Amino acid sequence: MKMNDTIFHVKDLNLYYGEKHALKDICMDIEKNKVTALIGPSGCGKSTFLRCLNRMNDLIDGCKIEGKIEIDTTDVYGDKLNVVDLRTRVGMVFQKPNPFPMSIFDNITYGPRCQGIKNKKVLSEIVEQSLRKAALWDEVKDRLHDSAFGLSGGQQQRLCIARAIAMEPEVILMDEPTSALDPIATSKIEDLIEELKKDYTIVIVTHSMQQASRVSDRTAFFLMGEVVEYDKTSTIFQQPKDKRTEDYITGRFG
Ligand SMILES: Nc1ncnc2c1ncn2[C@@H]1O[C@H](COP(=O)(O)OP(=O)(O)OP(=O)(O)O)[C@@H](O)[C@H]1O
Repeated sequence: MKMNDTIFHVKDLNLYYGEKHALKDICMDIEKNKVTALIGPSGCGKSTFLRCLNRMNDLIDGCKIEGKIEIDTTDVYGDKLNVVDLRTRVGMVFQKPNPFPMSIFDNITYGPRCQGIKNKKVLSEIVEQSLRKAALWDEVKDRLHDSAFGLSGGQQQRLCIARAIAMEPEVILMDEPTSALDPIATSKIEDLIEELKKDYTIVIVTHSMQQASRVSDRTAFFLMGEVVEYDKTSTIFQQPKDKRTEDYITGRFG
């Protein structure tokens, strides 16, 4: 049965890249306004699963998907779904900060402008609100029209988060968002995630178990395309039920 506070309902999801069976019978409900971490050794399917949630795998040749994913009651892979609308509802932040080659201001207004918003005052408000939510406003408010490439890596990543926020998404997917950052920038992003979950649902792929235990409410442990265990983060790290989860979190493999 579905919980009321579920945003994604995933049932019997299988994904193939050609012959490669990359996701196997995944069933998972993702809770609204919570942080869900996906952990597991390299190549186990974490990013593949994350990309299923906003149909980023559609762009990959030879990728076949079976099963069902619903966002609220909408079938993510149904005929009626508009992929552009889906990606507005479900934003994404990547491993390496990827600001556009333009000013800080234009990075943030790019999406809203594409949606037809032209009013300068409205765009300025979107910029300020998004940057404030991404905890970047104070650092950049005097240089909004400078190139985004002049920012540090950590600031660039927060800009990418602000750019995602500007689209007013419900969900933000994060694929190893701090793996290219130093510990201080990482800790700022982790604080930000804590703050953002008041307004958004966050699903984060991370290689750092410390990070998963610090930021997430629920954790899914992936192994060779399967979800071995999915539970409250404290349970996964303190009382895992499956021996393979225990072996992984205690560093015996991966
Ligand atoms: N575009 C693709 N074409 C073919 N195989 C792919 C493609 N993308 C991923 N795979 C394969 O699917 C499996 C899962 O990959 P995925 O990137 O989802 O794993 P991951 O757990 O996110 O790994 P990592 O932690 O190293 O990023 C791997 O075996 C990978 O080689």
